Amino acid sequence: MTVITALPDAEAACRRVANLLASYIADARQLGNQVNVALAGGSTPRRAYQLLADMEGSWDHVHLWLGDERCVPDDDPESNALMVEEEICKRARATPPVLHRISHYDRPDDAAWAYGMEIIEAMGPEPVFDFVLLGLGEDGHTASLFPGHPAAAAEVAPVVAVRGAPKPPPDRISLTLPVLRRAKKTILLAAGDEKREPLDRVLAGDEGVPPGRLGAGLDEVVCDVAAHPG
Ligand SMILES: O=C1O[C@H](COP(=O)(O)O)[C@@H](O)[C@H](O)[C@H]1O
Repeated sequence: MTVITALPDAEAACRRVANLLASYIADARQLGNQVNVALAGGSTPRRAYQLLADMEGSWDHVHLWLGDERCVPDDDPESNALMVEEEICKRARATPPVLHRISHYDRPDDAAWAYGMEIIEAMGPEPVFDFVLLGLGEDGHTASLFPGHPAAAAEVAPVVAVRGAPKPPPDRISLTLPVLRRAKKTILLAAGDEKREPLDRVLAGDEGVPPGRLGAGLDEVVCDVAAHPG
């Protein structure tokens, strides 16, 4: 069952996400475990990452991955990794976490293959992330899995190349739905009234939007009341 946590505003939703991540990271630290976290890009989670960086004291055991990446140079403002680097790694109060960036941004197939191999080397042939944070596009995409795009149907590899994405930039890579479903904890963050319609579809299990196909693999939706008036 998916828990829905609807909070007064985006700031409160981001704080909830930061708290969830911080407590997951702290539990793993106590158990002496490495923790593999896949993060959302885009604009909504930026504040959650700032709050997390300000509250977290130790990142030694944390590996950050990208749930999806835009195929752009490392220093391009559209790069999801650049956002994570700025808001978490550069703000970290201790040695920063390991951030796994993509390579071959100019060749999406090679980028997807290499990132998939890196994930398999770290987590085995059927990779299980400890924590996945997903976003939600106005068109109902999550990570870089867009409604009706063939990449959203990819099942075999952990990572798929996405060409011709309807939202720029057109070339991307994305974790595939089976990997998102298998994660130990998967949270979706959505804020703003422009996310209301796609979020309704996700919560109704509408398979026309990729996150609507996560089923029981989606543990919690954290949103503001603009996205989910209830
Ligand atoms: O392009 C992307 O969009 C989604 C949603 O982003 P937002 O700006 O509406 O929060 C994001 O989850 C994804 O990681 C990103 O590449």
